[in-house]
Amino acid sequence: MGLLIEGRWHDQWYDTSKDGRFRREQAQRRNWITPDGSPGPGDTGGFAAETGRYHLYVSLACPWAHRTLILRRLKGLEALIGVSVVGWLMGEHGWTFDPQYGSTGDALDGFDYLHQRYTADDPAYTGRVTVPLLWDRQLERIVNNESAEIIRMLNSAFDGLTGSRLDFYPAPLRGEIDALNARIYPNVNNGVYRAGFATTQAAYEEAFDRLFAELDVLETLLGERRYLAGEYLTEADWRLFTTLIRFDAVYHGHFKCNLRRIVDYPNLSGWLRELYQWPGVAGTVNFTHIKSHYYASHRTINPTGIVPKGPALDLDRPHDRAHLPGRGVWERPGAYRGESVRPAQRSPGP
Ligand SMILES: N[C@@H](CCC(=O)N[C@@H](CS)C(=O)NCC(=O)O)C(=O)O
Repeated sequence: MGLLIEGRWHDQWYDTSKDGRFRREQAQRRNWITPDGSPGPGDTGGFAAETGRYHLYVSLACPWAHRTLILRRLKGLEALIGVSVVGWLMGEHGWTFDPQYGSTGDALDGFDYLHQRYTADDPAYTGRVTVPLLWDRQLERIVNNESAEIIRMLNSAFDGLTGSRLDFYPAPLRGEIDALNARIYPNVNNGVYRAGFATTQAAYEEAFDRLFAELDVLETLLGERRYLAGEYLTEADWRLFTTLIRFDAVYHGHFKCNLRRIVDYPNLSGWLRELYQWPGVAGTVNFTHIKSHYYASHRTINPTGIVPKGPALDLDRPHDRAHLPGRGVWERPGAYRGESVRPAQRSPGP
């Protein structure tokens, strides 16, 4: 675990010396892939959606990277965007491509360490070396290393190539989705880390209380709604899913988030099982990477590195969510590639 300072790797743990609180560094590369390479929010453009041009670097342990893998799968992008998986052990060199820890290797350059990918972008890079990372093979640059933005790109930029109409961020639901994300990110997604990486009792308890207060709110919400934003499954669900799927196996014990387990919440656990059973999703969940990574890598909080054998999880059990009205994923209007628009869908002529 460490970071790059002016292109040189330094092995050091997070600095919580100010007040015991863990603070996550802002992602530094924020370019956008767009259908035609026109500028995205805050960039100058040049990143057009193309088959084979972009490559995704992920850890199967990481909840932020997991979001991008799910969107890649559900949006039918596996043949268009390649993936390299880092090993689950994050040790003195940070993320590595060591096959001993389940890495696929770096498919592009055969690098040993992920930090080499960052210095390939900028030989003087300063900052943490995180996954996910989206790489542009043509410009040899990092497009983006912020998962919240990568999933937005995957949701729409490649639709002209894939013909996918599935929309996990539909315009009419954006206000609702943004409001959910704004609460769930600090309290739950990052909240479990704020509890687990806290180095004072007060910082831990503050994160713990906010986390479980938010889970109570979400439990009530999911008693009324099939999905977080209502009848449609959206990105807000996938963003929460990647945290909650790790909760009982890791955060409950390793990060001391142990007031309750997800399995103790009837609505959250049913919702979690429905999402886990969503076609294609279980294949993106790897509990060997998840458990081994956290317990073996974070030696400051688990010095022996012993990985617990449990818990027994029963994610294939029926989800019991069908009593709530659900419409699945929103579909944008329009024709699939190669399919003509049916006359009934054309606007009436004069
Ligand atoms: N804001 C980033 C956060 C990514 C992140 O922190 N990833 C973790 C793995 S779960 C990481 O690579 N940490 C390495 C480090 O902090 O040194 C995102 O959501 O994409």
